[in-house]
Amino acid sequence: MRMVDQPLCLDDFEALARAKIRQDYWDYIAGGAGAERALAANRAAFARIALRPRVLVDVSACTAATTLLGHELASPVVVAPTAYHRMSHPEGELATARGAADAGALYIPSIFSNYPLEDVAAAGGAAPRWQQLYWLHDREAFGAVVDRATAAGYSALVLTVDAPVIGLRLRDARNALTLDADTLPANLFAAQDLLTTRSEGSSAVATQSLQAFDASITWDDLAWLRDRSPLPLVLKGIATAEDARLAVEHGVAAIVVSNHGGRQLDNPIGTLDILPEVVEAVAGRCPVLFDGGVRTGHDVAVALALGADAVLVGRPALWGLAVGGAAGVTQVLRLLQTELERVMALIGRPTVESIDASAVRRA
Ligand SMILES: Cc1cc2nc3c(=O)[nH]c(=O)nc-3n(C[C@H](O)[C@H](O)[C@H](O)COP(=O)(O)O)c2cc1C
Ligand SMILES: CCCCC(=O)C(=O)O
Repeated sequence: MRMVDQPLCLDDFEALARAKIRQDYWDYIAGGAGAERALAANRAAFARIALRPRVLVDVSACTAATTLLGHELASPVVVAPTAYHRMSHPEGELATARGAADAGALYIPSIFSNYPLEDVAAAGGAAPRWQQLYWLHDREAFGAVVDRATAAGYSALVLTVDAPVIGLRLRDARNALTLDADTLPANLFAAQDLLTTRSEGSSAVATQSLQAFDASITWDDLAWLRDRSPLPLVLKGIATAEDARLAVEHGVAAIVVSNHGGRQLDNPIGTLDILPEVVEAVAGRCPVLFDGGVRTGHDVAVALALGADAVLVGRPALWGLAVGGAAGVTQVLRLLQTELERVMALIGRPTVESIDASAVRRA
C-alpha cells in the first residue's frame, strides 16, 4: 500500500486509519455481508454515472451550504450512524460529535455508541443532531432510549429498518469478533451480557443484535413510536419505491436510501442505482437522503443530481476519527465540502439546488 503523510483525499485517510485500527475491529468497520457484493456495488455504481459540465456560468462564489429539516448545514454531507467509535479512537463518539460540530455538519450517533447519548449531545454543543435507533425487543428499554434522546435535545429520530437481523458478516465470524470491555455500547445492555454472548460461527456483535432487535415490527408499529416522542421520524434503509411510498404515507419526515454500507443484504446492486426509483416515488413529498460508497465531492454531486437532498458518510468519518480524533473528523468533512465546491465550479452549478437531473448523464 502507498505510504501517506498528508492525507489529500479520503483514500489517504483510509490508508492512514488502517494502520491505526486493530485488525478485527478494522474488519468489522471495512467489511460487508456475504461475498461483499453490495459493498463493491456501492462504489461501482458511481463509476457508471458521469456529470454534465456547463460552462460560462458565474461560479466565483460556489457554496455547498444547504438546509435539511430546518438545520442550516455547511454542506449536504451528514455523518452516518456507525456503532462503537471507540474501535477507532478512545474519545469515540464524543470526538465525532465535536468534529462534526466544528465542520458545521449534522451527526447521527448510533444507538450502539460507546458513550451515553446525553454525553454525545453535550459534546456536540449547539450543533444539530439526530438519534439513530434500532427497535429493541424490550419495549420498555426501547422507550427509555427514545425518551432520553427526546430529552437530550436530539431533533429527529432515525429508525433503521434494514436490520431486522444482522447480515452475515463472514469477517467477524472468522475473527470471532468480541468487543473489549472499553468498547461496549453505553446506551444499552449490561456489559456482562455482551462478553458472554460469543457463539460458534457467529460473533458477539451478531449474537447481541439477534437478541436485542425486534424482528416482528411492521409499519403499524410506527404509531407507537410517534406516540412516544414528538420528534420527526426518519426511516433509514429504504431500497424500493414501494417502501418509499409507504414511508411517505406513514408521515415520515425524511427517508435514507441505504443498504447499510453493504453490511446487510448482499445484493449486487449499488444504492446509487436504487436512488432514482425512490426519488421518483417520493416525488418531493419529503427529503431523500442517500448513503453507500460516497468517497469524494464528485460522488456527492452525482447523488445530488440523481435527486438526493443530502448524503451520509459512514466509514470515512471513522477514518478521520482514527487518524486525528475530532480534528480528523472535521478534516474529512471539510475535505468533502472543498471537493464538492470545486466540482460545483467545474460543472457550472454554484448552489446545491442548482445540481439537478440535467447535471448527470448515464453511461
Ligand atoms: C462500522 C459500521 C457500523 C455501522 N453501524 C450502524 C448502526 O449502528 N446503525 C445504522 O443505522 N447503520 C450503521 N451502519 C451503516 C451506516 O449508517 C451507513 O449506512 C453506511 O456506513 C454507509 O456506507 P459508507 O460506509 O460506504 O459511507 C454502520 C456502518 C459501519 C461501516
Ligand atoms: C449490532 C450491530 C449494530 C451495528 C451495525 O449496524 C452494523 O454493524 O452495521
